[in-house]
Amino acid sequence: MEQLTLQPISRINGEINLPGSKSVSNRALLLAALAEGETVLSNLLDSDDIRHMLNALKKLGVDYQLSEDRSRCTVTGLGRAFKVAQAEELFLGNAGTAMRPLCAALCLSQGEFTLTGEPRMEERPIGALVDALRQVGADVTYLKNENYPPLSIKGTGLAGGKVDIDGSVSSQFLTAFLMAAPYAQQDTEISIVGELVSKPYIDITLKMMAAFGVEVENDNYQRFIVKGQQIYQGAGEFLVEGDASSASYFLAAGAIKGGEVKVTGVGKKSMQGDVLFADVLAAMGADIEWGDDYIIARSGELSAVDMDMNHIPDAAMTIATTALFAKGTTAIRNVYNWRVKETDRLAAMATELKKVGATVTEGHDFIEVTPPASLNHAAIDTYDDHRMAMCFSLVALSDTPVTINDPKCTSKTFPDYFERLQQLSE
Ligand SMILES: O=C(O)C1=C[C@@H](OP(=O)(O)O)[C@@H](O)[C@H](O)C1
Ligand SMILES: C=C(OP(=O)(O)O)C(=O)O
Repeated sequence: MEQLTLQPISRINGEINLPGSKSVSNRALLLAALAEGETVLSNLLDSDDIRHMLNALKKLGVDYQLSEDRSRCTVTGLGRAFKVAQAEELFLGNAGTAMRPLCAALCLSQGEFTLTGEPRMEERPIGALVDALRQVGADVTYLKNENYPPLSIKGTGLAGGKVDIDGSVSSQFLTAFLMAAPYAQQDTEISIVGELVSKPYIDITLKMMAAFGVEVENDNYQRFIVKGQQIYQGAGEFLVEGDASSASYFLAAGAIKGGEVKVTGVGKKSMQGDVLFADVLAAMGADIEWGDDYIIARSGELSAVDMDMNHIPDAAMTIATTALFAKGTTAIRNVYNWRVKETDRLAAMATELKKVGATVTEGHDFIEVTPPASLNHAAIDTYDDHRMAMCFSLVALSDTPVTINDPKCTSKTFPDYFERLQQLSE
């Protein structure tokens, strides 16, 4: 197995233009494919999750041109759902933002499809989405375990009407349904069962649908109404904003060992909820400055916080390792769904934080972290989870090195993360 040892970084300083947002890139590609007319995406992310979406769209007959560096993509929209003559198998890796939205979009389509993924994808639930799709006529079969991929889908079109969706495990089920709903035969009224998690990702979905010409009525995140028989309109030139979750590692580094770190591509005007990570850093004592299209973090005396972080599930992981530099016990609460992401992130975080010497309490839906007097050098297992690798790079901001096992797992969302971190290290 490959390992990367980061030597202690005494100071971090500089500016980084963020790669495109994963969440925005994959939504934009799918909506552009379904839309009538052309969409020219710039600052598209180039990472595993996006390649899985692009490969799937190609197999589904979508015509697009990518620039040599793959950051610009011109998509000629179909102006309808997909239609394939022969059965297609789509391999979607471990990309939730491809698996869930494509599952719904293929139910709308004509043809037969198999959706597969990496072994971990077969442990990530999709039952709540399939249950909702079946209420409006979808024909979906589980090929291995009930409620989990791989799936077989016979495209039937979707009727629309009243639908209940359980929102308590992943917001991606609602996102997937919302993006398909304009192509249903009738209007759709979606009611949320349970407490909807990761709400800011629904805001991304609604803003992206609006950019492609479809408005959704949102009744306090409890009920959503989407008119049927609509067609998305190509968005013309569309700039994908920087990835706010990826920004979290650099902002945390600035807060711990700045100098200052300026991230560009996200700011006050961002559509991504994960920018609110900067508010958590500010609450911990960092000096944060917001611009329309940038955020700056400067170091401060950091102290622990105790917060509900359900609204920033991905960036919240970065707080778990930032806590190693904060006085007191940091508590990250209401993050049960860490357990159904790239790995069981509550268990993985607890295990690896203990290796560097932290005192950790792992609860059903929370984690508490108390830093040791000085950190240990440890080899950190990353569990094929890009965020585990990126979060633990922060340990090098102490006077102890850190070894990251399988560092290339960052390719899911940020292939050159470690090079970019190195560029800011002094
Ligand atoms: O819709 C999205 O783009 C995402 C939603 C979140 O998932 P959950 O809704 O499952 O928490 C987030 O963790 C994921 O990385 C991306
Ligand atoms: C949970 C994540 O990914 P996915 O889009 O596969 O759900 C993530 O990127 O942290």
